Amino acid sequence: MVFGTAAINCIVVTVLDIPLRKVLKRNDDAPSRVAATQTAGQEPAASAPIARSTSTSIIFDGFGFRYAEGDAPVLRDVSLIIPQGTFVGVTGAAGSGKSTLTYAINGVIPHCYPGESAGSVSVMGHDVATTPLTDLSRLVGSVCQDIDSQMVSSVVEDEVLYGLENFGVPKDQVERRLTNALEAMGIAELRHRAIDSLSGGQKQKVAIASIIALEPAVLVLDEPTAELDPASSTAVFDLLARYAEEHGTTVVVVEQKIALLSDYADTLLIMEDGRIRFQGAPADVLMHSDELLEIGVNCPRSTSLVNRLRDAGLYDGVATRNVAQACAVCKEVLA
Ligand SMILES: Nc1ncnc2c1ncn2[C@@H]1O[C@H](COP(=O)(O)OP(=O)(O)OP(=O)(O)O)[C@@H](O)[C@H]1O
Repeated sequence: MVFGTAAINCIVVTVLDIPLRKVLKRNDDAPSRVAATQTAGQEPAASAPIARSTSTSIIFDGFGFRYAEGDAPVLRDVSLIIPQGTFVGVTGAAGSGKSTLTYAINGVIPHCYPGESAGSVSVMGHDVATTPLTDLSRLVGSVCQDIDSQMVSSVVEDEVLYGLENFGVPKDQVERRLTNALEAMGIAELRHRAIDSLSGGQKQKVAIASIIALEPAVLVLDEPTAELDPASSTAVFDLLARYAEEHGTTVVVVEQKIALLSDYADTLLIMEDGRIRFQGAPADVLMHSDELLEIGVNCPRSTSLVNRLRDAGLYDGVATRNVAQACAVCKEVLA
């Protein structure tokens, strides 16, 4: 992103008096659950529920957006339907519009960043443009890339409690939600730790726990593993995916590492210059490794190798995601 998440965070903190946590399984080759379409007041009481439709989570209908300060649209004619409970991975070159896409879901656009829109985005049946940010925040939980900018407390327990209290969660639910969220992220033992004393991976888990304690229907995360090593990245995705699957939560995660995304996502969205260039199950999208490379998305070399074998007529199966799968294909080809 070219603008700081801290700035957005401040805006939303001011509006909601809560930190913006930009919304937020190991893949078993599940079929895609995202369907593409080609055409693509007054605040409620603190604990007032907002209606949630149960089947369709997010709909982009010919959505486009130009920032007020920008010369050209940064999202163009985006149309897609995301059923509830889908794990969506978003990737693409720098500046392709990934973060802006997430802002269109969590309401930062148009509520915090003015600009010119086309089409519409709805979440759980609510038009993002006309639904107050306070209501949207009950549907969509967000986790920023810059974790430190969104932490508001000095102790883990207080960080989670802060959101629960601001959402007016009934007192008799608070302990259950706090405990469950910490356990879901595997950090129950960190409950009384100072946040300053945590590693990057642990802080990331605290940030996600703070959001899932609010039980949003949709989680949006922007590059949650950007500063983590491979093992911590996998750990965060494992916990996130398990939680989402158990609770039927929709996850939209922006991530540079397509291999990591492919291991967890039901559907990949590949952004290019504000448009969705490819969307589908990881195995289908990874078939296009050469075109992905041209638009700045690096597939694993083993994926490209297997695609070359297919191009050469030596293999006719699906794209592989990792070295182990590619080895199996090579053994088959050489047998
Ligand atoms: N507040 C803003 N005002 C004007 N233009 C903006 C603003 N925020 C982003 N942009 C522009 O919108 C385009 C898309 O930015 P965005 O952050 O959505 O891309 P991205 O794919 O997430 O990039 P990155 O991977 O670098 O984070 C970029 O050209 C960027 O310069």
